[in-house]
Amino acid sequence: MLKVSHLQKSFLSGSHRNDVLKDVNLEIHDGEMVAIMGRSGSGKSTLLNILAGLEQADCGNYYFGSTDVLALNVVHAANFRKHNIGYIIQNSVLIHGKNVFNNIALPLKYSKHSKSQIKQKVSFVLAALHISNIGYSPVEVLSGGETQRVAIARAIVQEPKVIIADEPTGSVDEETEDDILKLFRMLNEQGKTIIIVTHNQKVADICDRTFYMKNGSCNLIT
Ligand SMILES: Nc1ncnc2c1ncn2[C@@H]1O[C@H](COP(=O)(O)OP(=O)(O)OP(=O)(O)O)[C@@H](O)[C@H]1O
Repeated sequence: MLKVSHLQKSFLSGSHRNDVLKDVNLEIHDGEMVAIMGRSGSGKSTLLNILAGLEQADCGNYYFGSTDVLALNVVHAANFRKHNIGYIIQNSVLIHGKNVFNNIALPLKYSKHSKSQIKQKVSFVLAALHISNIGYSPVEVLSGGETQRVAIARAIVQEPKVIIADEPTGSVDEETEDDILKLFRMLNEQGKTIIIVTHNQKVADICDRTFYMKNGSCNLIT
């Protein structure tokens, strides 16, 4: 379970302090699929970055199971991410000069998987996302929807416990959106916990619960 309590985060720009998260309280259970909605600038990506262990909060608590994530140093936070979190960031950037297969294989290479394991795992996610046909294409030539699917494949290839996605269907056509949602549902049915930031009600509708961020807090709406 992920449990966040009294989380606060502010950003300074010059002499102005922007209190983005003022008192965020959130519990997400293992195997749940939840949506986080809210107006632009309400702090959704900031919250996701903290949940992914990429950004520090100013104060509050964040427990991932029994792990006190905010107490982790940089190295332990990187390990925490590697073992637990698949993060699909907004407008994901792929690594140019490498083909689709090698982009998806990257996290597996970092965690020292064998060549045969890499081939088997990458082939599986390519097939699940219906992109086996572009496995050996250079990423520079991909469409927006294909790029998004490759970014999702890269985030899930290590089979993380929790998948965090920031606007995963933001820039894709309706058919690709349906494929991506089906994939999230399938991963969720396999037991993955999924947290999706979205402006799209259709995405929220397939989630178990929806939270709404406003005025620095995050409240359950359905
Ligand atoms: N590193 C940073 N430095 C300064 N300000 C930041 C930083 N990151 C985010 N902010 C500010 O925090 C506020 C919340 O940003 P955030 O990206 O979390 O919002 P959001 O709800 O995800 O927005 P959107 O829906 O447009 O993606 C914004 O005013 C943004 O400018």
